[in-house]
Amino acid sequence: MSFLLAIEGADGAGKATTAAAVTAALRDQGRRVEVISFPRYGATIGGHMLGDFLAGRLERTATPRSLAVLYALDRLESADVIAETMARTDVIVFDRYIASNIAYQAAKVPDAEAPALIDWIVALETVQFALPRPALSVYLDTPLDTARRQIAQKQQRDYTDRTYDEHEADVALQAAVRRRYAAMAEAGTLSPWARVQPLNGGTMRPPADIAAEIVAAMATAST
Ligand SMILES: Nc1ncnc2c1ncn2[C@@H]1O[C@H](COP(=O)(O)OP(=O)(O)O)[C@@H](O)[C@H]1O
Ligand SMILES: Cc1cn([C@H]2C[C@H](O)[C@@H](COP(=O)(O)OP(=O)(O)O)O2)c(=O)[nH]c1=O
Repeated sequence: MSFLLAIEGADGAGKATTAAAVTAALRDQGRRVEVISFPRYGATIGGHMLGDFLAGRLERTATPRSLAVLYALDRLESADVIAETMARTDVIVFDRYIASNIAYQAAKVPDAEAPALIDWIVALETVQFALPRPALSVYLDTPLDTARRQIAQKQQRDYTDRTYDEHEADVALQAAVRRRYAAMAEAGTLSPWARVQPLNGGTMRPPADIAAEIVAAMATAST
């Protein structure tokens, strides 16, 4: 049975870089590891529509619940890929997973409405769509200004030419997303959590250093 590890955080937090470093560290230990990134823009109907949303091409305003369904649909359409990958690996590293849906959609509603929306998304993804829960979710707690600089350094995306997509352009949303992640990590929503500080003395720690902390947290989570 594969250990399901989810790397989470706001846009530009360093998730893809960290996922690659964790993969390298675990492979050095002889473990079979693969990364799956969500959304899977080119591979699913949900992912395709999310590319349109993030690029600002949707003609209608997307409500948090309608968006949550699209993100969950992208994973439902990927259920076979997840199952096949679980069968041939020791660890799957998700670059975003169900907690991203919770953090981003709950960040768009008033505090009083958030608990009901969070319960609804957890039930949709883990009960109705029967997606497996992670064994550990990692919150990369990268400050807003660092993450913003790092978004600008990212390579061009398939779905948009813009430097900042619909979510990334919204600074207030990014701040709210960070608060939702902190609350989930504190409450243990969806899975056990490890909260990791990627910064040391104002600069990003080396990816291998962040990865070593996560590999240690995995050992604790599986005992
Ligand atoms: N630990 C790190 N040290 C130095 N640069 C980093 C680190 N993590 C991420 N970056 C840089 O920040 C940018 C965004 O990183 P990325 O991993 O794509 O973030 P995310 O997947 O969270 O959007 C990239 O240019 C990457 O090289
Ligand atoms: C996977 C997922 C992502 N998101 C959001 C987070 C990001 O703002 C956006 C796109 O994901 P992201 O990983 O940032 O894609 P890229 O690096 O190619 O820009 O979708 C959700 O709201 N729910 C989800 O379930």
